[in-house]
Parts: sequence; C-alpha cells; structure tokens
Amino acid sequence: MKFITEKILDQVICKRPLNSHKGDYGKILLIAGSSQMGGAALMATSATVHSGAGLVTCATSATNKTALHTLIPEAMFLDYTDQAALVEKISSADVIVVGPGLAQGQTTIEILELLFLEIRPTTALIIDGTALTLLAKYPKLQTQLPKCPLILTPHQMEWQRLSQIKITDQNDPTKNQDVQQKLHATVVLKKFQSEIYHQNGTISQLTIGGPYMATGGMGDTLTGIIAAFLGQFKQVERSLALEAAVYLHSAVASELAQTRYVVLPTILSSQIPFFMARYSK
Ligand SMILES: NC(=O)C1=CN([C@@H]2O[C@H](COP(=O)(O)OP(=O)(O)OC[C@H]3O[C@@H](n4cnc5c(N)ncnc54)[C@H](OP(=O)(O)O)[C@@H]3O)[C@@H](O)[C@H]2O)[C@@H](O)CC1
Ligand SMILES: Nc1ncnc2c1ncn2[C@@H]1O[C@H](COP(=O)(O)OP(=O)(O)O)[C@@H](O)[C@H]1O
Ligand SMILES: [Mg+2]
Repeated sequence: MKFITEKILDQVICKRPLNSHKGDYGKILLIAGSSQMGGAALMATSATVHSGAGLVTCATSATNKTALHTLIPEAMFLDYTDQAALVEKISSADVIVVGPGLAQGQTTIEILELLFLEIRPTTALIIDGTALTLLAKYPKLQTQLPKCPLILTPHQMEWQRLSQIKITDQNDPTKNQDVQQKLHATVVLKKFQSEIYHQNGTISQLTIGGPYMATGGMGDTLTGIIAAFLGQFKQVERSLALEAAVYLHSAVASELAQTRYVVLPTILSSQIPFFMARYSK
C-alpha cells in the first residue's frame, strides 16, 4: 500500500502554456441529477469548472436548467432525455461522469445503455452514485460496460452492493482488489482514508481528510474534480492525475476545517482555484 502525499500535486498541476485555449483543458460531460437530486449535478459540475476543466456540459433533468444556468453559467445544459443531443456530446467528450443524483428508474437505465454503446474507446468514464447502484442491481449492465478507461468511485455501501464484499470485510485489500481486477476498472473506495485500486495492481491510500467532510454532495464534488484533472493534465499518466484529484479534494477540506466545524462541498469547490495556484510553478 502506497500513501499519497502532497508531492503528487507538484507532479501533476502545471503552469499553463501561454498559447493554449479552453479546448486544451478537457471537454467534460456530466450525466447527473434527477429532478429530486439536482444538487448532486450542480455540485459535481461546479467542482469540474472550479478545478480547471475547459468546456463543461451537464446533461440533467430539464427541471435543473435554470438552477444550472444561474449557479454555474460557465457550464452548458443538456436535457438528458434528448437522445440525439446526448449521443453527439458523448461522442465528442474527453471525459464523462455518470451517476451523481440520477434516479433509479428506466430512464437512467436507458441512458446508461446508450452511453456504454456510444462512448469512444479513448474517453475516460467515471461511474459514481446511482449508476454504481444500478450496475449492482442489474448484472446485465455490467456485461455492457465499455472497453474505455473506467474509474468507479463507490462509497463503502455502493462497493458492498457491487462487489458483494460486506463493509466489515472491505478492510482486506486483497478481497477488494480481486473484484476490482475482474471489473477491469480503477476503483476509488471512498471512506475515512480512501483507497485507490489501480489497474496495474498497485494500491494507494489517503492519510488526510476527516469527518468534517461528511456532508451530502462531498462525493459528487470529488467526481467533478477527478473529471477536470483527467481532462486537463494529459502530460502525466491517468493514474497520477487521479491520485492528485483525490488528494486535492481532502487537502482543501482539511485546510478549510482548521477554521470550520464542517466543510460544505460548495465552499470546498470555491476554494479550489486558489489552492491549485500554489502548485502551478
Ligand atoms: N443534494 C443532492 O442532490 C445529493 C444527492 N446524492 C445522490 O444520491 C444518490 C444516492 O447516494 P447516497 O450515497 O446518498 O445513498 P446510498 O447509495 O443509498 O448510500 C447510503 C447508504 O449507504 C450506507 N453507507 C455505509 N457506508 C457508507 C459510507 N462510507 N458513505 C456513505 N454511505 C454509507 C448508509 O448508511 P447510513 O447512513 O444509513 O448509516 C446508507 O444506508 C447518489 O446518486 C448521490 O450522488 C448524494 O450525493 C447526497 C446529496
Ligand atoms: N470521516 C471521513 N473522513 C474522510 N473522508 C470522508 C469522511 N466522511 C466522508 N468523507 C469523504 O466524503 C466523500 C463522500 O462521498 P459520498 O458518500 O459519495 O458523498 P455524496 O454521494 O453525498 O456526494 C468521500 O470522498 C469520502 O471519502
Ligand atoms: Mg456519492
């Protein structure tokens, strides 16, 4: 088990070339947020924008359109029931997030099937929240998983559902790794001291972060940071950009917690550009 340290931020976050534009920093598509859980889509999208992604689109329920445009005007809106528009965005994205705040019904299953069919083999796919729960519930969906780079970001219950490993047994890394390898995916197992199971067999772990992060939306925020890091830091291996994103999320929270009892996901996102500036030498 390797511990992730602050060094990862120096390794990954770099100064931007003067002659560059938004297209160089990642085209990110988030498919997130039902009418009841619009907040998950907003928090994930906000984190993606604040972490430096160049072009961000949020495919969500039409009920979230005004909120998205009001709170994050940098992001583009797409109605996730508009199949033709969704397919177009899926086939042009560099990184796709699916799952935060989606409902567990037929609409989401159809979106997942369409996504798995249409995603390009080079596009990284981050699967979180409800999408993980549906993968666990419908094994047929697992057989349709695309061959592109896959990153799963379960919390302990989502991992229990998907892997069938009880939360009490998840402290055995070999058990987690066994299932992760069968899924042909990188797994970020989120908990106190989250663990990353990489596809090359290495396992890395956080030693920072704490219970001040235990507010709904904190995981949605992490998915957004991961998407932005994979989309823009293409000069390093994907596994390093992922580790940097996971570290940054808890590092910002831990710094904010010095003066706060709880760290709200929206506050965390707002601080990301200031925090990243320290590492862009
Ligand atoms: N504002 C919004 O729109 C928000 C929308 N959200 C969206 O909601 C969707 C559902 O996601 P979810 O995580 O809220 O629910 P679910 O998958 O049922 O898991 C909860 C169950 O697991 C258990 N549990 C055990 N260990 C755990 C652990 N380490 N971490 C967490 N839970 C743990 C836990 O145990 P308990 O708390 O009961 O003790 C409970 O029984 C998803 O799409 C998400 O993106 C949220 O982001 C919130 C803000
Ligand atoms: N006690 C804790 N210590 C460290 N990190 C925590 C703690 N509680 C929550 N977190 C972090 O907060 C995030 C919660 O993710 P998740 O449960 O998916 O939230 P949500 O779905 O509500 O957005 C994870 O990154 C997790 O590691
Ligand atoms: Mg979550």
